[in-house]
Amino acid sequence: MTPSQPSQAKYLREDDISQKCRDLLPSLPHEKGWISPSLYQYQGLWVAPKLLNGILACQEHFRAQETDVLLITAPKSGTTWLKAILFCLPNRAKYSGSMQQHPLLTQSPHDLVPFLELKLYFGQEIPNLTSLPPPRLFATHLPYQSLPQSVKDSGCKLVYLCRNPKDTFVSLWHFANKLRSKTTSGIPLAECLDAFCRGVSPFGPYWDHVQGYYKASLEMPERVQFLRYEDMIEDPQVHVKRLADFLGCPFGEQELRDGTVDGIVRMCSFDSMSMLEVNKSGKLSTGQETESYFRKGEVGDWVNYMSVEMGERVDRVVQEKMDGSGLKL
Ligand SMILES: Nc1ncnc2c1ncn2[C@@H]1O[C@H](COP(=O)(O)OS(=O)(=O)O)[C@@H](OP(=O)(O)O)[C@H]1O
Repeated sequence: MTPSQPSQAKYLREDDISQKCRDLLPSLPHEKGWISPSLYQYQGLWVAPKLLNGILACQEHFRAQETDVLLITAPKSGTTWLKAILFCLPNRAKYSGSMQQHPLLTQSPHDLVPFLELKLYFGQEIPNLTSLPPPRLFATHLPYQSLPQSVKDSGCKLVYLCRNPKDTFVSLWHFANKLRSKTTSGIPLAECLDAFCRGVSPFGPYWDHVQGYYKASLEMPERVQFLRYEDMIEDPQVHVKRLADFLGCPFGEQELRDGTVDGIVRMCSFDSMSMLEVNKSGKLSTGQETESYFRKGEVGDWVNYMSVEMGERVDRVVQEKMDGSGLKL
């Protein structure tokens, strides 16, 4: 493994990993990473060593409850946005009369809805999880096949958000460069694209990630809701209402009349969130700067960074890999 740089985000550093993880790493295929120096392939997914630590802890220790809600995404598919919306839905009665006290105004969605694999990595937080009031909201980038067994057995709800692969790729490439610029030189887009098209991207292959949850949503529609970023951008109100129905906290007549849905959509929109001080200059408990989660929030921005041929290549690879799934991205 490459030695870590001191200013690297805590969750990507390659020192200070558990003995279990250390023992496992030499047996795993590995490749050059995008953000972290290396990516290792575990249970089919590509992941940085420190996150593997978290994944092992999460698979071993996390005990899902039936009332839990898990938000699942491949990185850069709109996680931050959906975390904000999911936080608002079950908690809306608490803040209806005091919007200026709403936690989203002063806290990052990433601190309000933590990533399971990060939360569990910081081992001391494990006991706290059991005392959280229901519904407990967590996020994860884990693909379906790597979810802790208790998630599959518990009957808890899963909300999956996918995004056009070209926009996801460009967003990830920007994020990688932003993080790398602090420690090392940038990584060329063409190099990342090659890796992405071979399936070597954080929590990738991208197509396996999406397909796993798409299949689960067809088999268990009452447990798994499958959403697309582009559909949500087009009609956020409809999707916020559907999400509330799915979570078992539908909007009442009065709320539908008094603009509660519009209020949530507005509060969680890119424009509103990216203006907040906490999202402009804050830092997460992981050491990550919050502004790195807000770039443009647009559909189709890939055309500004990739040639038509590059775009066609991504489309071809993704469609080939997903052939027969019934899903078109
Ligand atoms: N509120 C809101 N609405 C719409 N889009 C938003 C919002 N917040 C963040 N974003 C855009 O989502 C991209 C970041 O993806 P993630 O939040 O999934 O990142 S992460 O996986 O949690 O690291 C990143 O996309 P790009 O702008 O294309 O890079 C963000 O700008």
